[in-house]
Amino acid sequence: MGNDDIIDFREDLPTASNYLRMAVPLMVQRRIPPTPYNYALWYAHVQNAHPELSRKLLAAFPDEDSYDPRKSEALFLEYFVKHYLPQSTQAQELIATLVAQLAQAVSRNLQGVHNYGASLRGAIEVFEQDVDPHQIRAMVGKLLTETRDLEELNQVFASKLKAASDQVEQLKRELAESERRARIDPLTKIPNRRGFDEAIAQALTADNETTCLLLLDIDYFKKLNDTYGHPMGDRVLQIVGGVLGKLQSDRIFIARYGGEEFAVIVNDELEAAHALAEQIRCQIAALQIKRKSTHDTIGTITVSIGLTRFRPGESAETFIERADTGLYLAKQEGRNRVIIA
Ligand SMILES: Nc1nc2c(ncn2[C@@H]2O[C@H](COP(=O)(O)OP(=O)(O)OP(=O)(O)O)[C@@H](O)[C@H]2O)c(=O)[nH]1
Repeated sequence: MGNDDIIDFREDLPTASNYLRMAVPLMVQRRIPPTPYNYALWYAHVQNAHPELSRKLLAAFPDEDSYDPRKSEALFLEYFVKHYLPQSTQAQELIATLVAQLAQAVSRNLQGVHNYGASLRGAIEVFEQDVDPHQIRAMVGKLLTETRDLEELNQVFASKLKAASDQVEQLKRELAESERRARIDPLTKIPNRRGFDEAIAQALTADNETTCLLLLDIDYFKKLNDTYGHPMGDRVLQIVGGVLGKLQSDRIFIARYGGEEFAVIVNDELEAAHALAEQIRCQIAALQIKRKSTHDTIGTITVSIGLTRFRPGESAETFIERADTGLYLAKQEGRNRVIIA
């Protein structure tokens, strides 16, 4: 199936149908929902496109109770999306060019050293014989010229190495930047759902004794959009994101969870997380947001917050669901409040 990293789907219809016939029963046995992600993964598995993917897929979904959409998504990202990121293609091309340039420079340098060695050997042979001084002078002159040539070659080689290492550094910076961008919400400039998923997984493995979660939703946001327009809605999201962004610290991770919903992971006791939730609620309710065109203040913005504390042993999903229940109750009980679930 070509090289190890790239999976492609270029079969003709009968072969493709055959693969699908093989993939579907495997998915049915494991009760895997027939989403495009899952089809792609199981199709690639029966295609035997990537043994490592097959191994991970079978380990992740061994039976009918093991399905977890996040695992599917992670595998899909790893084996399909990452390979096709333009950034990564550019990076691969650049690295290939650098390696080719360096190989060329190394081979030129080796040839230079080889020639120089041959000249030295020739000179020693000449000096071992009885030779006249003219011949010696000519030989020393030749050696001097070749020494200079070799020095030049070495300088070219060193500057090529330096250029290559500069380019690799630049590449590393660009890749780190694109990795960072993939975890940032472009509208609010705070971490996005992907950043949140990673942060919560990390928080729960690192210290699950004192992790709390706040899910926060702007009240009547649809009405705000309908009354003042979508761009004003976007601005409110940016302002709320800005208020939350300022709280980011070693103990507090904030993210735009989706739409008009935000999440705050607090590595602290429930009491401290509750105080923080109240602080956020009051700070947002006190905002004076003006319309840019008329400078009129739009009505108060409030948020409802669901708060919960992690219970050791439970999954991240259950933890999040409980915070969501708190949020639901906060909306039910009249909004603009914090409910601990
Ligand atoms: N402007 C803007 N609106 C968004 C964005 N993402 C989601 N929305 C809107 O957010 C609104 C969410 O509305 P609902 O889920 O009905 O809830 P709500 O109006 O906030 O009411 P409650 O949550 O019940 O208080 C929808 O109208 C979405 O279109 C966004 O990025 N920008």
